[in-house]
Amino acid sequence: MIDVHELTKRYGPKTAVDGLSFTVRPGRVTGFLGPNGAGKSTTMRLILGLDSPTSGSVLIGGRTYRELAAPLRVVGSLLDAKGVHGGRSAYHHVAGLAAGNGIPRRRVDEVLALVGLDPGTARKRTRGFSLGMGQRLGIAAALLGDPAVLILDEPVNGLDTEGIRWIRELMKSLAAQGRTVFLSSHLMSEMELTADHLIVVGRGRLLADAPMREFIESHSGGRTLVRAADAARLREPLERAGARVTPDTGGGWLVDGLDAGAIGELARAHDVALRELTPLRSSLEEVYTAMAGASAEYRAEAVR
Ligand SMILES: Nc1ncnc2c1ncn2[C@@H]1O[C@H](COP(=O)(O)OP(=O)(O)OP(=O)(O)O)[C@@H](O)[C@H]1O
Repeated sequence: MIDVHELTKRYGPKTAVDGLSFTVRPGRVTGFLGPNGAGKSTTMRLILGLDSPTSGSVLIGGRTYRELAAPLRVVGSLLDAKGVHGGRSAYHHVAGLAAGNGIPRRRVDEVLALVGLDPGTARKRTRGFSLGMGQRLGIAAALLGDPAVLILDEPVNGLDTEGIRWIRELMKSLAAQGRTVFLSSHLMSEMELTADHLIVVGRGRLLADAPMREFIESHSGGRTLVRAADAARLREPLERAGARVTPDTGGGWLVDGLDAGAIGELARAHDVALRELTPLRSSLEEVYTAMAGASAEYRAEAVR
């Protein structure tokens, strides 16, 4: 569990994080969203004790990062996949971390196998690593201490489809094991598939803290697609019932302001045989973009 309480971080006149409070709970993947410069990386750095807050606090499992006797066994992180010394092999990089943290050698082979770095590749210098291999190595290091909490900043950055799917499944399985998984990503479609819960920030402030499904549904607007052989006959009754009706390219109607049940009743009352009655769910990307348009906090940062 991660507890962020009234967290503020200022860099001179710039407020990167502004009175932020939220809790990241175990057993699910929590996505961290916000436009460039919203304060996501700063928040993650503050959680990991890499920077000190101007005010407020962050606790990991009830303690500050600096109070953790063996941090790697409590929290694993991936902040910058390129932060690996290029002259060393992947194996030596992870083995060095293990030695410095009292973690047995056999765990090094275990995590390298877990992230799909075979022994041959793991013995090569990381300088020649592709971005995907670098991400896998970073994740191996994050998992080394078998931590209950994982914090990953843009883990799928630059990965191919197979790598992205691999990270998605890994994150889900780590959460299913009861771990706390907190990750940021700019890839909305991927975030929608991976995260169960969302924290959205804009200009260092909290804009939303909600389950993914609830976040999407509460901002979706409840639009329904209606198709019928004689759909034209439905328009007037729908509008009289207070719905907003716009033509759909397939010859039906897109109906706002009336749910599918009420539309079905109207169709029956007017003897219109429906061919399709589909509540349309927005994508995370659509909801997020609409929210960006509506939020001054968000917009001001997005055009910065
Ligand atoms: N060390 C620093 N010194 C001065 N300003 C900083 C520093 N670190 C971050 N900032 C500023 O704080 C704000 C938040 O930055 P941060 O990197 O946390 O945002 P972000 O949400 O992670 O953005 P991105 O999605 O682009 O990574 C930005 O305006 C940034 O310029």
